[in-house]
Amino acid sequence: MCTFIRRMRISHLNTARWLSTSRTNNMKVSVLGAAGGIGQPLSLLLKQSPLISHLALYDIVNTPGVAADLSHINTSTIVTSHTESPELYHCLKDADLVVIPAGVPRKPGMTRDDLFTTNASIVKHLATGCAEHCPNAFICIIANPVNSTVPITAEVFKDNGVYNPKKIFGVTTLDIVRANTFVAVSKDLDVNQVSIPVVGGHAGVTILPLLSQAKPTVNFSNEELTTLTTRIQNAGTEVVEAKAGQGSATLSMAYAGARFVFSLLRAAQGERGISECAFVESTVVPELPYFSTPLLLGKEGIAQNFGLGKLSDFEKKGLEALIPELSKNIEKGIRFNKFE
Ligand SMILES: NC(=O)C1=CN([C@@H]2O[C@H](COP(=O)(O)OP(=O)(O)OC[C@H]3O[C@@H](n4cnc5c(N)ncnc54)[C@H](O)[C@@H]3O)[C@@H](O)[C@H]2O)C=CC1
Ligand SMILES: O=C([O-])CC(=O)C(=O)O
Repeated sequence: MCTFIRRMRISHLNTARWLSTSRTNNMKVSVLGAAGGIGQPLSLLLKQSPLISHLALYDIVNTPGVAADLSHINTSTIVTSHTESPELYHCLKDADLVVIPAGVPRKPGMTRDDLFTTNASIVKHLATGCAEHCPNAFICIIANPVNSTVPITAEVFKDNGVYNPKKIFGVTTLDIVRANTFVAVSKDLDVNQVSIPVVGGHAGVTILPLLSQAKPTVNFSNEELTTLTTRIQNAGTEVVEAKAGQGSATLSMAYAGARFVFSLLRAAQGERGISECAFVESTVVPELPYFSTPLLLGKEGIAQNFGLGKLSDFEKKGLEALIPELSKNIEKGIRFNKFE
């Protein structure tokens, strides 16, 4: 029995039935790092989804309060709270999808790679819990540096003999959300109609927006291409500096994370034609074993990798430029798991 139900004495008449019925149209989603800057608003958005029957929240601090608060919202999603490592099992058992925003955020002057020292161990610990307790769940990694934490997670799953590359995703949706916004604003377009693929990784120059593939078709001058690409690549830093030491993007990330989770859940429940970019195991760029590209999502995760499509000369240069950095980040994640 999870501590939230035990300690808070909150009873839901139908809890047992909700938690034990067949999982079709009845998904359990676990949020690890649920009490953090991203975890709280992300959980709020997830609590509103009819796709989710059970929202299991795990953090090392403050989880009971966040769960009690969310549980008062009159939607049918049951919220449970789990703190401390032994309770990770209850949080993860029978999960269909796990989303991981646990880990420290940047302060001004730091790169995402500077977070590796702290976040690599946190992600390794949580990924180990997922591999042991819910090896078939979709795993969505938000914790930075995504370019390294995704390889760490994949290696943990391999070590446990449960690796399925179609189900492990680095969440890069915020890059797409930003690209759509910045292009719509600069070209005076309806943002709801704009769709820009963003490929590569999730840090600085490894973020490569494919503005030549913008929908609707948009013409950009060379100056606009450079300005927009640089802004999309540095948008995380823009927020870190604006927050001046109080963390990095949380609200826009919660929005982007919820969008990605809903896309995966809808595809898992059989809806067709759902596509998102994500950082996954890949053969698209031979030098890079992980890479983000647009993916068709299906019941079992990645149904098809759409690859890069036709690149402009500007984007070809961007791709060449990102390979050494992204390769280093990926290698660091793989090595961490082998030697730490
Ligand atoms: N993928 C992306 O596009 C983005 C990623 N991020 C990353 O997301 C991560 C979280 O950011 P914030 O929520 O702003 O940070 P935060 O510090 O506000 O929240 C992190 C939460 O993780 C929890 N935590 C730490 N160790 C844990 C463990 N072992 N098990 C469970 N929970 C643990 C903390 O208690 C805290 O509540 C950072 O690494 C940040 O860089 C942030 C924005 C965008
Ligand atoms: O910039 C950061 O550290 C957080 C992040 O990944 C983003 O906002 O894209």
